[in-house]
Amino acid sequence: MEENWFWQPVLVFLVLVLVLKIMGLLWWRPRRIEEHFSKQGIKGPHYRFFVGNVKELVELMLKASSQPMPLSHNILPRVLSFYHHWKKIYGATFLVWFGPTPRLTVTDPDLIREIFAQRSEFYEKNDSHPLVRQLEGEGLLTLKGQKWAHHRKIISPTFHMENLKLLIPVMGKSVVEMSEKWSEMSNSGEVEIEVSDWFQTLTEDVITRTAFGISYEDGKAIFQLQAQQMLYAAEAFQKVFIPGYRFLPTKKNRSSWKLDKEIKKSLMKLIERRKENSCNETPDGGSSPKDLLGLMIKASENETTRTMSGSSSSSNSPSSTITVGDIVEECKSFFFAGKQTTSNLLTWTTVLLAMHPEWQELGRQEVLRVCGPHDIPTKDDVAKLRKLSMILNESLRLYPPAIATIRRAKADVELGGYKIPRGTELLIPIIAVHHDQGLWGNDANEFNPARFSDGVARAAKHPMAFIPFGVGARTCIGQNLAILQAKLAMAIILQRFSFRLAPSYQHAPTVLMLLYPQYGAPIIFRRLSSPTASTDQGS
Ligand code: HEM
Repeated sequence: MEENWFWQPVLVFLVLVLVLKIMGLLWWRPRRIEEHFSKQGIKGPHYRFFVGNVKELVELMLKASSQPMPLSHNILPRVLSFYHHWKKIYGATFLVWFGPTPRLTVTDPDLIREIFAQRSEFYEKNDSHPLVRQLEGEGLLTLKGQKWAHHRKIISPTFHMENLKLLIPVMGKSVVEMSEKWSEMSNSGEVEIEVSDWFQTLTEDVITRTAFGISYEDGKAIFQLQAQQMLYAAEAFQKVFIPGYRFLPTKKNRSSWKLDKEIKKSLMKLIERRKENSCNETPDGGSSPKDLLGLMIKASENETTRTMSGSSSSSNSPSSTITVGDIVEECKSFFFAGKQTTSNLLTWTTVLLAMHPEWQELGRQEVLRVCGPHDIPTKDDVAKLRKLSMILNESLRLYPPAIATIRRAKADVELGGYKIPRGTELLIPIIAVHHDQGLWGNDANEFNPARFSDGVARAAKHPMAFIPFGVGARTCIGQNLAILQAKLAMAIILQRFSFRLAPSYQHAPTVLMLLYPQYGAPIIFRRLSSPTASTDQGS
């Protein structure tokens, strides 16, 4: 009785403190931030307790994606409906609430440069949703600080152009094999192909080679396990999120943990085998390209040697020691970041060239001139395919696979005259910058690769107006690989086929993490028997 007399008020006090804390986080703080921005002239839809603007946001998105759109490239209202809607009311810079987290939209290229390059030390990547994090892994995509810098330095050589060029013959072979399968499937010279599925298989193959190199076959099996694990995470992502649910021993979770163990075990075996074989390799791995696995193993060995010889170095801190777990996470990151992005670029480029036969023909004439009607483009050929580069850039401008990126202010900071409180997230809608008439002119929503004829920097009124791969130190590490693969694949397809949209194609660009065609991309391919046949087909 006496004990109750003592504990009850303590309990009430603790509950009160908790309630006040929650109210502070979910009510007073958002109100204060709203007022802070409002005084600076920045408005936005009003914050609602706990959910912020998520309800309106989802409603706008569902409405926009409820039906296909006409065959036009003015896709912003459909793809980023909330931005399009609120921009009309509050202007390009407004505050929107993702739950209790404030996000400020930034589209001014000068401010983008400030955030990503000139004053990047004040901003960091935001923490993604736990389920997305499970998908993307704790690799380069999400790491921060010293550990990120260390991993980036180790992995970078994989993506140097000189290294990637060594992959051209195998990359070309995969595309030729794909095109041969299409030919076999064709009826009276024509075949309807759902290209997004095929391009995913193609890009998966190349990512497997860049990640695992000479251990390609074993690596393929590991990626298959990771793909399965991703399916579980993607499934969970589409359900209501319950914090901590992924730690409960449900049937799906247990399967996912089992997969995790299996992946680690297979990778450890692979690493051991690779270490044994490395004694037989030439110092630089001979003429075989440098791969993620090889470079990370080498880095971990160097660190072990340094530790054993007692040499101290700042790069020998715990955050810089490479473990099997680190390699597993980087593999996940690669698989996630590299596969869908490049396949989406290929899908949209094919759709665009199917919609614009005049550019399809210009691209084809260039390929036939540089590479002839049958040969796989060489590394020198690839460099000469300028029109194809322009086409790919215009595709990345109008249909950027990554439509937005986010940074968080690490401290109170000033940006373009605005005072930004610590913790505010800055939402950079890449796709909105790419479609901005103020930067690209009145034809911003038209497909016109010619705007890139004087290079990327001169295509728009500001060099920061074209940012499909991000900007600054954290720019996409796989950019060279993506462009090389896309150029090779498109060149080989243009050499061998003419193509047009299938009657069943419905134009419906939409977003689920990346920009993809909601109802797929069925395309009709017609085999070209000779170079001259292309002229008849293209027009
Ligand atoms: C068309 C294809 C691609 C597009 C449009 C694309 C887009 C991007 C963008 C916009 C970023 C920066 C994100 C940010 O700053 O928040 C990024 C980062 C990254 N991308 Fe890509 N990407 C593509 C292909 C690839 C490929 C093939 C790989 C290969 C593994 C890859 C791996 C990565 C990684 C690891 C990062 C994080 C880099 C870091 O923070 O150090 N991407 N990508």
